[in-house]
This record gives sequence, C-alpha cells and structure tokens, in this order.
Amino acid sequence: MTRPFVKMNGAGNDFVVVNALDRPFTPTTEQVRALGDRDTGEGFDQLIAIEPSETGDAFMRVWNSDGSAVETCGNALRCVGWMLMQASGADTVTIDTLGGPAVASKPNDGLGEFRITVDMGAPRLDWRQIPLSEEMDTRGIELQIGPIDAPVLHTPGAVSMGNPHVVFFMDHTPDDAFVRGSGSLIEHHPLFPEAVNVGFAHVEARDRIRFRVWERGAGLTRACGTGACAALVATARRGLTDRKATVVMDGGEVVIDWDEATDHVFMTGPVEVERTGGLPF
Ligand SMILES: N[C@H](CCC[C@H](N)C(=O)O)C(=O)O
Repeated sequence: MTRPFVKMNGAGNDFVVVNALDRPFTPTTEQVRALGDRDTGEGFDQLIAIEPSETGDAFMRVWNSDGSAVETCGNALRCVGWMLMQASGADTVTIDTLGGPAVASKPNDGLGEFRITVDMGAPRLDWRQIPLSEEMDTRGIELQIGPIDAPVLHTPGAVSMGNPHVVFFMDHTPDDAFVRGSGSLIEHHPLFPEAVNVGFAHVEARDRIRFRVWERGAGLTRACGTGACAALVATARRGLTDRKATVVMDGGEVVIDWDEATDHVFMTGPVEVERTGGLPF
C-alpha cells in the first residue's frame, strides 16, 4: 500500500511530507536515510509526518536526512500549517511537536497565499535548555574549536527554539568551504550533548541579517527556520539588531519578530509545493 507524499520547501529547505493521520508511519533510520538520498531516493533535508494530536490540530514528526529524529523544524511548520489550512479552510492551526506547540496562521501581508506566519513560542535561553554541558552565559559562550583559531568564531550565542542552535556573529558572509568546515567541526562539539545546528549571522543592518547554516543531521541547507529565529534572538540579545529583522538565507528570506510583550518569536515566510509522489510503506 503506497503512502502519498507532497514534496515541499520553505525558502529552499526541502521536505517530503507524509500523511500519517490515518495510518502510523514508523520508518527505520535506514529507511529515512535511503529516502533522503538525493541520488537514489526522493531527496530531502527533512522527512515530515503529520500525525493525529490530542491537543492540537495535528502533531508534526521530524527526521533529518541522516535519519535522526529531532524536535521541530521551522520551515516545515510553515509547510504543514499551509497544508492543514488548505484542508480545513481554517485561518489558523495549532501544530504540536516534540519541541513544543506552534501556531500557524495566514499573514495577510498582501504577498499572496503561499506565505505563512508561525508563532514559534518563546526562545529557551538558559544553558540547561540549549542544552550545554556546563554552565555559561548563552549570550556569548566560550567555545574552543580545535585547530580553528578564527577570531570571528569567538563567543557565539546559544539559543534553543525547541532544538539547539549556536549562532556566530560574522563580519562577512562565509563561503561554502567555511560553513562546511566549521559547521561539521562544531556540530558534535562536546559542549553540546545533543549536538547543535550551527548558524553564521552577518548583520547587514539592524533589521537585516544574512544567515547561512550547517544543520545538525542535514549539513549545509539553503535555509533553516528555527536557525533564523535563533539568529535574530542571538543578535538582538547582543544589541546588534532590533527585535524584528529580515533574515536572508541562500534559498529565500523570512521575517522574524521577537515580540517583547509575549516573548514569542514569530516567523513569516514562503511555502512552495514542488510535486507529489508515493512511498512504498
Ligand atoms: N536540523 C534541525 C531540524 C530541522 C530544522 C530546520 N530545517 C528548520 O527549518 O528549523 C535539528 O536537527 O534540530
């Protein structure tokens, strides 16, 4: 019995999204890796399953392309939110994740129907919530990165959006070699017991960040929604940006607004449907 899926992306971060509302979907790590292979499988950054939820409109389960099951995925929350609103006609939906609930809504920003706003909830900023393996001020953590002695990599910020992020404050936009080399070295650094998504934020203005990312379990991707949220929070905490900024990533841009009254982070950005298909299980 094949399982239909929709291939989607949010700012170029791409997903295979399967419907598990009527039938459980429990892929093995090897099956996820095989599906994620861009040469021999469907190819994706993350595999997403929409499951029933007791408390929300649906539960979103996330696997990285390396097969690791993770807490949440910001760009996928926009895609799943769009799908659920298309199916129900609702203007807002609540999506539960292992990283906490998120509320997706239509931004009505006059920029068309393929844009969704997600209330990502409050950032988690205590060292134990990232988590880090020792107590530190998460506005600027002390990170020794082996052979790399690049001053630009000193005292990054650490933020959790339900998943762990470290954000480096760059004076330029790094090239692929730097993102791959530094990101792959830092992703499994012992300071991060659950590993970490590695972001590089080049603040171009108080309301504009050029952001590149090496994702935990997926490598260099064209965008990372939770990473964009973490970048805004980390740069705002350092006084480098206002609490609202456009985050420009390789595959597109999102607007991140860290609301002072609620402490919630709101992300608005694009959704794209690429194609449909069927999985063999
Ligand atoms: N690689 C992430 C999961 C996907 C997050 C990203 N694609 C997003 O849009 O937030 C992690 O291991 O925490």
